[in-house]
Amino acid sequence: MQSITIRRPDDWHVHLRDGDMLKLVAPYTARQFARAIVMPNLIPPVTTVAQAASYRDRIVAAAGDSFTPLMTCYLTDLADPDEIGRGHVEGAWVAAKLYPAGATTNSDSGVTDIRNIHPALERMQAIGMPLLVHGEVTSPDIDVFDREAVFIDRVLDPLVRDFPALKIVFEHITTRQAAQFVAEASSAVGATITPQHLMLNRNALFQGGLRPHAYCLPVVKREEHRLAVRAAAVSGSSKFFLGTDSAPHVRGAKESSCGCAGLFNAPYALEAYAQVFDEEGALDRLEGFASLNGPAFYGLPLNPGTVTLERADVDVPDRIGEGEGSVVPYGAGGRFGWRMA
Ligand SMILES: NC(=O)N[C@@H](CC(=O)O)C(=O)O
Ligand SMILES: [Zn+2]
Ligand SMILES: [Zn+2]
Repeated sequence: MQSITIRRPDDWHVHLRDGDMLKLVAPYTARQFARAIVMPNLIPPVTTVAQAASYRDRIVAAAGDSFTPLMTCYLTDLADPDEIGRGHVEGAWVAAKLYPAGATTNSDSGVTDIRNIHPALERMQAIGMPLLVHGEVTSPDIDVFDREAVFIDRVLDPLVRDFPALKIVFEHITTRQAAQFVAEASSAVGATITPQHLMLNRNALFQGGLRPHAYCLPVVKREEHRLAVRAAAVSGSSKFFLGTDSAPHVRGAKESSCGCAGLFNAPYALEAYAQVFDEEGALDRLEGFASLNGPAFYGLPLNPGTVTLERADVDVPDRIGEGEGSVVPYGAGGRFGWRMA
């Protein structure tokens, strides 16, 4: 197959940031995707209807009005069921995000104990509002490579039993255990999968030296986990859908003695996914993963229009943006075997 045309896709997990970074990165997401679920981990986090509405306006100004941001609410220990429900009814946001406190970038205001958000979860379950989950425990005694698997046992499995009708997206899954948990769960549970977790194993962190541009959270895992996540993505199961987790940080913040977690993969995300599905002989399943499964899970209409990807090399630049504000894209200096036409 030399080219493939699919219904216009969406990105079900992206960080668009704010200010100059938003202006730099939003056009890349808007070029590839019709809609995106926008993560709320700004400083301060997006916790109110008013904050979500003004952030949405800044995104539309940066991305253009052919792109639809789908906003989310950041859950804290003080999450107010009335505000969350009101925002959903009024269309200010489509989902709420659980960051365990301390688990990842800008999660300091996150949830310290899942019981603190039970009232919010009751409300969300009642109104059909999805819960999006960064699924890692934070206890220092748990090995960083085990944090996702332990989260399933300690938090997610009990959560699914306590709230059987709550729609839950297990974000950016990275392990065999996560892929299996989602595959076996009810239809209320889905998962997003990033390009990097389909392409990299943990060797990438240490390839000839320390590689900050392969560092994201959850951290990339052993090869057996990459293969399990890949199998889930191309399985044809409607529980798995595209979520880039594009998470830009300026180059200086990545190439540092304490580098930030997150990869900026928005510029060539579709190219990366197409390459993976091609390698797996599953290009015929790319459309489901990229364009059909997400809308079905969220209960949103499919996008009009199509995008075409062609088999052709595309070289990834070393940097995007200028000077201090520049960002190193995922795949920098390398190439992908597919190109958006
Ligand atoms: N994925 C990351 O490594 N980083 C994300 C946060 C997140 O999605 O966990 C970020 O906001 O930088
Ligand atoms: Zn996360
Ligand atoms: Zn993320």
